[in-house]
Amino acid sequence: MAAAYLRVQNLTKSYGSKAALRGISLTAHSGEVLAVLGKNGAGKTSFIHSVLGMHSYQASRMELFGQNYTNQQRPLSTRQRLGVMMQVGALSANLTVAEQLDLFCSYYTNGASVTELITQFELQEIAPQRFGRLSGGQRQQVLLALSVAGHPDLLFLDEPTVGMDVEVRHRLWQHIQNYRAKGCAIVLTTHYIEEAERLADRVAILREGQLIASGSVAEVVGDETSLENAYLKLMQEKQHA
Ligand SMILES: Nc1ncnc2c1ncn2[C@@H]1O[C@H](COP(=O)(O)OP(=O)(O)OP(=O)(O)O)[C@@H](O)[C@H]1O
Repeated sequence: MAAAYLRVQNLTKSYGSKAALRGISLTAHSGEVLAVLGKNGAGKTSFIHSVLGMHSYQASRMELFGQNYTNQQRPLSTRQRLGVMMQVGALSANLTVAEQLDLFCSYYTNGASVTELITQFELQEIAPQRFGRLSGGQRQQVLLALSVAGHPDLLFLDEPTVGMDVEVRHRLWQHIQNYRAKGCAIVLTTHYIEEAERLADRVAILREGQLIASGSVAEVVGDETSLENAYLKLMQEKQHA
């Protein structure tokens, strides 16, 4: 069995009186893609932010690379092994793509070089351009390249293919598969269920902060013909429950 890089038990998160996560337990192993699915507001981003220690939360276990964390602190040695695809607004619009890459590569002791990322993600043409001048899809590509600047062992991709054209999306899928093959554990959130079916080894479905299904793709699909049908059925069942 591959090593569990992420083990979360009974995770609860509230924003004031609003409960965003209610007792979530999930595990992600080396060499697998875990897709976290759910409607807008289901709690996917809150899950990722809790794991990263970006806000307060309660959990009976929050284990990263075998180490349990009882507060929001994540030491540098752990952060060096994490990759996160950030939201567009988090980057300076004035830096060029090459400058952004250079900045990110400098954060990591065993990370990638700028040249490596430019070649791997085919960013040659846009490398001299300012980030703020890029199209939505180009920005997503740069954000993906930045997320792997540290050669992460655990990678969080929060809706990575939003705004990407079909060719770029296919290339991103290939990158995800390559990272998985290298032993990286990938936590992917997406609203494209067919994307999850194509990429994921395991699936977790959230609804109003609760885990309503989890398991291998085959287990969650069950007797349905696709993950999308299984997802829709689960959502309907829970609506009428
Ligand atoms: N900073 C915040 N303050 C108050 N409520 C918040 C905050 N962030 C999220 N929420 C609420 O928590 C719930 C879960 O939000 P979250 O962003 O985790 O959902 P999501 O599944 O990532 O949604 P989406 O698919 O739209 O990105 C929602 O009801 C949301 O309104």
